[in-house]
Formats: sequence, structure tokens, C-alpha cells
Amino acid sequence: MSSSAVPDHPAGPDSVVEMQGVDVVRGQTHLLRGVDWTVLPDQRWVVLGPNGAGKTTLLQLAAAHMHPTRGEVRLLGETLGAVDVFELRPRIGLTSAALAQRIEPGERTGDVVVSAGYAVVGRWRERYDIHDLSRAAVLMQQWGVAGIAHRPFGTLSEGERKRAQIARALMPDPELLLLDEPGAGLDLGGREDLVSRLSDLAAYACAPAQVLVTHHVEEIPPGYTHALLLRGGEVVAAGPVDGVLTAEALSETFGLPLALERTDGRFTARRR
Ligand SMILES: Nc1ncnc2c1ncn2[C@@H]1O[C@H](COP(=O)(O)OP(=O)(O)OP(=O)(O)O)[C@@H](O)[C@H]1O
Repeated sequence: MSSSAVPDHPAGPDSVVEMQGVDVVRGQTHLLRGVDWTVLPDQRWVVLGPNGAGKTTLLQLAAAHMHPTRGEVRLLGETLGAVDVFELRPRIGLTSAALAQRIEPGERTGDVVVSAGYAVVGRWRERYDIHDLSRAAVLMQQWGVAGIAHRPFGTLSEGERKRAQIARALMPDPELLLLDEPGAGLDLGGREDLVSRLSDLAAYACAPAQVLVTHHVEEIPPGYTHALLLRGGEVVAAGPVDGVLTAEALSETFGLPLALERTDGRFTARRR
């Protein structure tokens, strides 16, 4: 990656995400219960858990797209409920299947990326200066979609779409990057390409704090520093990868006996 699109946040807040005693309740259901979680600017987190564990709900809170029912959520030094979320959201990059569905299939891929600077999906009447256009060009180069910038988003492969979305999420130079299942739907080559690009991004000292949600330990990019395991809306374990990602903790999280192996920074899991 060239340096011109690498974010630079020398004087960021102490914590990027700070959750204390957070519950999210809908009707009688606890989507999250008693979550305490802190993300610092230089950390790269993976959030793992089975279907319905509350991973997307956690990410929605971290993206300022949802408020907690109880407890406190502080993002980039601001407390949810006491800040204008429309000022906060441009400082946070997010990719998710729900966001991808909002992108018009006919939208030019280059416009999907550059329009993130205005927090809109696709170009309308905004004017982009040379700085916006060159930043978008560098990001599209870095994420391997420069050659397809002219193509309608709807014609891209799943892997190309995922990479274009990450380029878009990085466009406003966010202080926090949230990736909700970026590996979903990718073939083996696409997954390996994504893992390696995310690993490169994780290695940049000036890159934003990163939180990646996945079901699969195989998708954890080398260089990710921390892991949070969720089950039934509750945190099973959270902290540095070496201490948290164990066969025991993973077995408890997914509710079946698992063997976990780590080779060259990559994890694999299988039933014991
Ligand atoms: N508005 C709602 N009312 C009631 N239950 C809800 C609501 N929204 C989500 N849920 C439930 O909360 C739980 C957590 O959902 P969430 O999408 O956060 O889980 P997840 O870990 O991201 O799941 P997946 O891996 O399948 O995407 C699920 O059981 C879901 O059905």
C-alpha cells in the first residue's frame, strides 16, 4: 500500500470504544447482556460467536447505529445519547451486508467509493475535489478494484464487492473500522486474498482501530491482536488473542468440543 491513503491520527482519544454494563433488550429478549469492552486505537479485534450470539448488535452499537438499553457506550471519546450521531458516524468506517444492500446495483464502483466522503451511497450533486478523487483512486488501487472503477456495482463478484466496500469504508479516513463478516460468501481464493489484505492493513501503525466479526477462525488475519468471544449475548472471554483464543474458550462459545490449531499466525478449528 502506498502511504498517501494511510490514515494519520497522532492525537486520538485514549479509547476508541468503551462499553460498560451494556444491555440491549428487545421485548423479552436480551440481545446483549452486561457487556464490558474497551478497544484502543492500536488494537485489531476479532469478534467470534455462533449465529444469534449478538455480534451484529455489538457492531451496530460500535457504529453509533443503535443505543444501549442500559449501560454506557463511549465512541471516540463521545458518549452515545449525549452526542449527535450524525457527526460521529463519518469518523467510523463500517462494512456490512445490510449496507451493501443499500447500494444501487447500477452505481459506478468508483462513485460507491468516493461518495463515502459525503456519507451518501452513490453520487448525486456533491462536488468532489482532487483530494477526494485521488484518495479514492489510491484506496481502489490498494483494495484491487481500480481496474473495475467504471463497472456498475451490481456486476461485481462477491469478492470485488467486499473489497470495494472496504475501500469505501476507509474513504473518510475513519478512526475506527468495523467489518461485519467481510469473508461471507467468498470462495477460498477470495477469502485468502481478503485475509492477506486485512493483515497488511492491521500492520500499519497509523491505520484505524479495527473490529472484524466472523464465525470462522480461519478468517482471522495474522496481526489481529485481540479477540472477543460472544455467546447468547454475553461475553465468554475478551482480551489478547493468545490468552482468549483457546480450544476450551472456543468450545464453550460454540457449544461443541473443538480442537484449535495455529500455524504461521493462522487458525483452524475442527470438531474433536
Ligand atoms: N429487534 C429484535 N427483536 C428481537 N430479537 C432480535 C431483534 N434483533 C435481533 N434479534 C435477535 O437477537 C439475537 C442477536 O442477533 P445478532 O444479529 O446480533 O446476532 P449475530 O451474532 O450477528 O448473528 P449471525 O451470526 O447469525 O449474523 C438473534 O437471536 C436475533 O434473532
